[in-house]
Amino acid sequence: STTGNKSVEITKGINGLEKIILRQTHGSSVEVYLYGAHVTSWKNDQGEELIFVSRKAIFSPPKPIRGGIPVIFPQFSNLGSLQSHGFARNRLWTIDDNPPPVTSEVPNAVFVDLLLKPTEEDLKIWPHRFEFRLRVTLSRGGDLLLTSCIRNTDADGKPFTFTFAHHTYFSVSNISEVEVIGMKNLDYLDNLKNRTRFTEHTDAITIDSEFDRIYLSTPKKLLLLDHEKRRRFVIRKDGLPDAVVWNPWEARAKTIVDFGEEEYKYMVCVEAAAIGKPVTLKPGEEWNGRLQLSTRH
Ligand SMILES: O=P(O)(O)OC[C@H]1O[C@H](O)[C@H](O)[C@@H](O)[C@@H]1O
Repeated sequence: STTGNKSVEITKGINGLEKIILRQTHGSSVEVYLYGAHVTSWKNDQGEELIFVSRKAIFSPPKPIRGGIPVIFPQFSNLGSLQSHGFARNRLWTIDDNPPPVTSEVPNAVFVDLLLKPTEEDLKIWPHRFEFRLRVTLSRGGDLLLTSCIRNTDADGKPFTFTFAHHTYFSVSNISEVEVIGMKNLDYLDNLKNRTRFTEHTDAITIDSEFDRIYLSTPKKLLLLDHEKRRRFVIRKDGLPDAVVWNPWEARAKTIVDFGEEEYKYMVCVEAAAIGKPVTLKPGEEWNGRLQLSTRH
């Protein structure tokens, strides 16, 4: 563990793509690429990586980065006419050098505000003017917060509707050691069964084959346990009622070009999302989503 000053550094990442590194006094850090506003690293005070990125990830637009925390907007998966998972994850975002002030909620935090606005090209595929502000915050204690503010800036008076997810790829010791807690008695749509609706009966979800479910109206707090690492991820969320749990397992992993054959063992996606009830914004309205990730041994 190291101590130093908290800092925000803008630097070049893989293939010269710009990234921002947030560092906290006790050693924790976060890295986020402007490409996709994509978090690719989150380390605790001990310097341990908590986020999975594939060793075959392609850092080359327009390919989305495999792993990390893709921002899924304005469309989750194929639930609409856009490309799968929308376009926010493969656009270049900008840094807001003059962000609105921090709320006192997270004292001594370090943060960066990233902005996405549609280009004329974007407006051809999704004809809605918006501003998306993503604030990436690293708290003094090493929590990672993603706060989203999406505003309808359309002067024509048209509302728009979107679905959304923070598609977090957590790094785990081994998928066989993992439990996801908090879904008991909730309904889910099984993506492997044409999104048929089922009810979850277990409190501790374990994964031993391909798994791809959208849990609906989940609690604001979920847990991801990694028994071997004796690690507990606490997932707190607001405005993001749903939770997608995904692991491609062996056979599907082989069909994903930017994903290693064995890597399904070392990751699980638990995604904080708004899918079941899409969000509609009238002109001038804004939507706020919040995800806070913490870890404890
Ligand atoms: O390969 P991608 O487009 O990044 O999608 C990766 C995965 O995202 C979500 O978890 C979906 O529920 C899965 O069905 C999908 O396979």
